[in-house]
Amino acid sequence: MNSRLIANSLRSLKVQNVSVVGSGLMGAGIAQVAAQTGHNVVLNDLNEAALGKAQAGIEKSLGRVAKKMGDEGPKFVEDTMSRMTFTTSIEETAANADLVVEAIVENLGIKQKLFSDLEAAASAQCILATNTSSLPVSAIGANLKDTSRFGGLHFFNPVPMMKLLEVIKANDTSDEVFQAMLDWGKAMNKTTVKCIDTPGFIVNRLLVPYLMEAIRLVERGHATKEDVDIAMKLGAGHPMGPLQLADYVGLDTCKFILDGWHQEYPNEPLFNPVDTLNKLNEEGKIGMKSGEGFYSYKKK
Ligand SMILES: CCCCCCC[C@H](O)CC(=O)SCCNC(=O)CCNC(=O)[C@H](O)C(C)(C)COP(=O)([O-])OP(=O)([O-])OC[C@H]1O[C@@H](n2cnc3c(N)ncnc32)[C@H](O)[C@@H]1OP(=O)([O-])[O-]
Ligand SMILES: NC(=O)c1ccc[n+]([C@@H]2O[C@H](COP(=O)([O-])OP(=O)(O)OC[C@H]3O[C@@H](n4cnc5c(N)ncnc54)[C@H](O)[C@@H]3O)[C@@H](O)[C@H]2O)c1
Repeated sequence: MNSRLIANSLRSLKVQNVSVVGSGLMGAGIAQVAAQTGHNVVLNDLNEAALGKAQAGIEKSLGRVAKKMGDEGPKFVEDTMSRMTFTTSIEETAANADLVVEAIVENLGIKQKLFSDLEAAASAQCILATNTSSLPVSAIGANLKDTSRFGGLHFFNPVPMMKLLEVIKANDTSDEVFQAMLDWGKAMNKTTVKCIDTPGFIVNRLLVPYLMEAIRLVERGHATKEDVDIAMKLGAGHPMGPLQLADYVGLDTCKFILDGWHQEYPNEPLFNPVDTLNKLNEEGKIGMKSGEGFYSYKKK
């Protein structure tokens, strides 16, 4: 390739039109931040009800951001919302996208099928990325015809507040695509870190054992859950203690990740099942979203 062609192909990887598939907790947050930072955004979900809920959540979150902006707040909300489109059509989602970020249910088969559909509907230059928490990125993209345009973009909850973005190089991610994902992270006002495709990348590989050890410590009766949370907030400077954070993430999500890794790595004791986690899940106490987990969140 001559130098002009190389320059053109690199330029074509600049991301302006962003589509997000899955309008739940993470997808809505990613779409919101993309629109806040000047991108044209299409947010996709399976049904209108999910999209309606996402739109209301985004407006509420933007309101919280706008509150700190004084007189400029209302225009900021209006401008941000004007850059967003909501749809259930995969064709519309992929049509003009420079980048599609997938944030659907954490299920390998469903994610693989979605990426095959996206590849068929998107342009050849479009970058495809997954926000998976715990699955191997390369496996999610394994059925793509062009695996070089695929990688991982792992955001943190709540997306509008958390400054980090992990950018994951899958087995075949090209250097150009990886660089474009890093550049886009900056354009999203996130601090990026690079990681290869290993279980949990950086944060979750450390966070999952930490949260599980905190639960085991309480199970052994070495300290109360309240004291463990206070200790890690005041002694380690964390914004939330580990039991609070497990409730915030969702105890169903914690269990899903732990069970998957235990199955994959049965000899790793850090990934062994945790009795209290299983019991709370059986009782339907899965954290903040259900009103109860380690703590109660029911309005009194
Ligand atoms: C087995 C283990 C499994 C691990 C699972 C891993 C999952 C995943 O892969 C990785 C993760 O995400 S790991 C999880 C990673 N996540 C963590 O580790 C999170 C750790 N926690 C934190 O960083 C803080 O506690 C928070 C930022 C959540 C809340 O901040 P706070 O100060 O404690 O309390 P506050 O009073 O509520 O909020 C104060 C102000 O912040 C603003 N604001 C807040 N939310 C907003 C939103 N959605 N929109 C807009 N704005 C928002 C707002 O201005 C608000 O003021 P307002 O007057 O009320 O509008
Ligand atoms: N929750 C977290 O803290 C967190 C943090 C980082 C990464 N993640 C990852 O992000 C992804 C999404 O997590 P979440 O917590 O936002 O989930 P969620 O359950 O809140 O939202 C998932 C959304 O995807 C939609 N969906 C499912 N299948 C779809 C399909 N085929 N096409 C379009 N939409 C579809 C659902 O209707 C739902 O609205 C998961 O892979 C998860 O591991 C989650």
